[in-house]
Amino acid sequence: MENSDITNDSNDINFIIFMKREILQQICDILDTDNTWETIAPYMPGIQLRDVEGCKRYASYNKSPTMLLLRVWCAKGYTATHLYQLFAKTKLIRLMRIMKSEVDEKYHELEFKVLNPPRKTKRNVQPPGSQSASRLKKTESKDASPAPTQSTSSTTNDPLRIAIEGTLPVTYFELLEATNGFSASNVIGKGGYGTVYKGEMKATGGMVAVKRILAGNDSSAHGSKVEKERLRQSLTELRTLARFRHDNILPIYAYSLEGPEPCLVYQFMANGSLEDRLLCRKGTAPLTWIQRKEISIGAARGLLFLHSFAKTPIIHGDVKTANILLDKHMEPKLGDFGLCRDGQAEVEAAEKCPLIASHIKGTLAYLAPEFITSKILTTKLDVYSYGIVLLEIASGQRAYSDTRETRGLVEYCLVTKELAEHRNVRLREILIDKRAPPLANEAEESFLETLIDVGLAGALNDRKLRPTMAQIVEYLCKNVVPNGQQ
Ligand SMILES: Nc1ncnc2c1ncn2[C@@H]1O[C@H](COP(=O)(O)OP(=O)(O)OP(=O)(O)O)[C@@H](O)[C@H]1O
Repeated sequence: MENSDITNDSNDINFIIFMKREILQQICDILDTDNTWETIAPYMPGIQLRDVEGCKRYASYNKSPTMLLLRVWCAKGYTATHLYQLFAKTKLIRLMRIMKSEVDEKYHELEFKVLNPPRKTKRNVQPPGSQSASRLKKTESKDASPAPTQSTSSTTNDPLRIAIEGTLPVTYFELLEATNGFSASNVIGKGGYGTVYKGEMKATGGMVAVKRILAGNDSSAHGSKVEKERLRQSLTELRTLARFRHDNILPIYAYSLEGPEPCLVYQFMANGSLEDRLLCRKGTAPLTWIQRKEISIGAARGLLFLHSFAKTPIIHGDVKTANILLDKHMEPKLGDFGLCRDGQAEVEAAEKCPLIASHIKGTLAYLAPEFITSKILTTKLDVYSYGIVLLEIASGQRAYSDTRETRGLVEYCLVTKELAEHRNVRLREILIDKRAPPLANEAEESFLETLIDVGLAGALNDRKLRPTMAQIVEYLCKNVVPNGQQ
């Protein structure tokens, strides 16, 4: 079915499945009656004939075909606003009224436009397949265009959907097959928001990691808020990963939003997380110093890309060793983009109006002080967390430990530094990761020193004194110590 210019704000993430359950149910009840849903399907961009066939089959099992149709449309990136516009276009005023509370007020005048079309306009709502895209555009602009205040960008200009469209939608059933029915033996990790399974998928041609976002079984208002937040973060992750492809950013292969739980499918990272490898979990060998160097530089490059690729820098917001994943060649890739945000670079202008983020709640030990106290969000938030990561790579110590006398890692390094000065020994001699192989040569010795110095500079309390990611990449590649930053 053809594309139409149903439009939307690119930042609108009120996806159809986020709508209030009662409203969604009412819409389904009405559209299921006499198979009315079949009359709107031709107007839904992205809906294919096979989707319609699938909905018909679904109906034969006594299930709501409209619900499936809306889930499939939603999985292609369509929101409540799109649905509202669709109802305007197909003149389903009753349905527009039912869901009015789900869309921004600026769209409400669509109802008036539908009821009072310009007098000379011929009836012009025809299935998109029956006319050219340009004609369709023309007729829509007369009949059911969005409010004038709305951007005139068309579907094809909507970055959110372009991003999602570049990623393969897969069915929940395919994921069940790939993961052996989400079997316990396929579990490779658990995070705050879901379980990650190893799987094999024909569609993507090999091993994948499937993150199955926990569906809450708490039906209270709080439970549904938590569930909505989980979905919001999954979609943020999907949108960001689909938009930014880089050697050091975890590739997203596919997604499924139409099953009981949303799932995201990533490249399988055979060597797990940096956290696991530093702790030698599952009996793995300690990382060599060459591997540590390559991992540090690769992860820094991934962050630099995020901070500098787009017009507005992207702030990861949850940089930590658990979110740096290692592929079979030990190449690091940044993962877990659920908290990432468009944000400010550390420039003077940004200082005047720092962006306040209420959502970022990355792991405390990695969080910069200005964020904890004032919720100030700049790229230096990631620099701070990355500084902690470097100190972990150098020392093998955890970012925070209850059993260590000095619990925070920065404080631990500073105390150790004083001790080294007191004993008149080099800091690296007492801070070095005891699990790591001995330093083999001068180059390795000096790289360890660089790791510690850059780590401490990155984790400085004053964010203006922290280096940028561009500087950090340079320091690590050239093996030089930041000047006067400690
Ligand atoms: N693409 C992947 N390939 C291999 N293993 C992965 C992949 N993605 C995640 N994992 C494993 O699954 C674990 C859980 O990942 P997940 O992103 O859900 O949580 P987390 O980052 O550890 O925690 P949280 O999301 O709560 O911050 C990771 O620590 C890692 O060991």
